[in-house]
Amino acid sequence: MSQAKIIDGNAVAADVRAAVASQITILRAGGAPLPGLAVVLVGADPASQVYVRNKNKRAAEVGINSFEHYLPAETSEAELLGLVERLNLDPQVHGILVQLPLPAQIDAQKILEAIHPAKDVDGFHPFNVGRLVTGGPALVPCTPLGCLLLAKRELGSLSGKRAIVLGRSNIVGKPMAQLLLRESATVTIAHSRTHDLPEECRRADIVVAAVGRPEMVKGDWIKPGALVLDVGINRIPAAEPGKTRLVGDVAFAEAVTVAGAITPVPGGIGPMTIAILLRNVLEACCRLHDLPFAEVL
Ligand SMILES: Nc1nc2c(c(=O)[nH]1)N[C@@H](CN(C=O)c1ccc(C(=O)N[C@@H](CCC(=O)O)C(=O)O)cc1)CN2
Ligand SMILES: [Mg+2]
Repeated sequence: MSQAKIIDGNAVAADVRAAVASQITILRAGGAPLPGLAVVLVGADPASQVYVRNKNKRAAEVGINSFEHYLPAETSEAELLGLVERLNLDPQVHGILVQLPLPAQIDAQKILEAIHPAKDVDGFHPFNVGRLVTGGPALVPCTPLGCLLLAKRELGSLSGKRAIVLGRSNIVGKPMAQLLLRESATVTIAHSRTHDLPEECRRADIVVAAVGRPEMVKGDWIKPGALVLDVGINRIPAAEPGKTRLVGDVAFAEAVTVAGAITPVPGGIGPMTIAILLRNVLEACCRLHDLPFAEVL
C-alpha cells in the first residue's frame, strides 16, 4: 500500500509569514508606512474568537499593526456599517476583515459590499470577485489562494491538469475554481446536485474538498497519485465520551493510501488562510501607497 506525502500547512504558512515579514522590514526601512489590519468580530462565537485572536497575533509577529474591534452580538447592521465606513476612511488601515459568520440580524453581503475594494483583504467584494473572473489585479480570498499556493508548490505548473472543486461557496469553491482556471487547469465544480460524484472525482488530478461534510470524500474516489486539498473543518464526537475531534471533508486514513499528496486536518489548509491574509494586507498596503509588492514564495 502506498502512502501519500502529507503536506505540512503549518510549515508552508510559516514560510509565507517569514516572506511577508521580510518584505515589510525592507519596505519600512525605505520609509513605507506601517501596514494596518482592522479585524472586526461581532458576537462571541468561540471558533471565531480563536481565529480573530490568531489573526491579530500573527499580524503583530510580521510587523502589521492590528486594530481589534469587538462588538456585542446585538450590534445592528447600521452600527456595523458605520464602523466599516470609518475604517474605509482611516489612513492607518490598509485591510479590513469582518469575521464571518455574522449574527442573523446583519446582512453579511451588505457589509462585505460596504468594505472599500482596495482594503478588502478577504477578497469578497464584488469588485474583487469580478476582477478575479476577468483577470485584472484583485485581492483574492485567503483560503483558495492558500490552496493554490500549495498546489503550485506540489505540482509546479497546473496547466492542463484536471481539477475538481467540491463545493460552490463564495468564500472557497467559486474563487478556487477561478484561480485554477487562471492557471489553465481544466476545472469541474461539483455540488450537491452533481451526478456520480465519486466518478467525477476519480478523473481529477487535483481535488479540492470544500463541502463541510465530515469525511465525505472516500479513498476510492481518489485517482492514484492525485493531489488532495482538504478545506473542511468539521468537529465530530471523539471516541472518548464528551470529547470532540476535528476532521476534514476527506476520509484521510483511506485517501492517504491512494493520493500522491494530501493536506491533513488540522494542520493543512487552515493555517494557510491566516498566512495569506497577512500577504493580502501587505499587497493592499503596497497598492494603496504605490509601493512594489513581490509575490510570497
Ligand atoms: N472574514 C472571514 N471569515 C471567515 C474566513 C475567512 O477567510 N474570512 N474563514 C473561516 C475561518 N477562518 C478564518 O477566518 C479560519 C479557519 C480555520 C483556521 C485554522 O487554522 N484551522 C486549524 C484548526 C483550528 C481548530 O482547531 O479549530 C487547522 O485547520 O489546522 C484558520 C482560519 C470562516 N470565517
Ligand atoms: Mg477562509
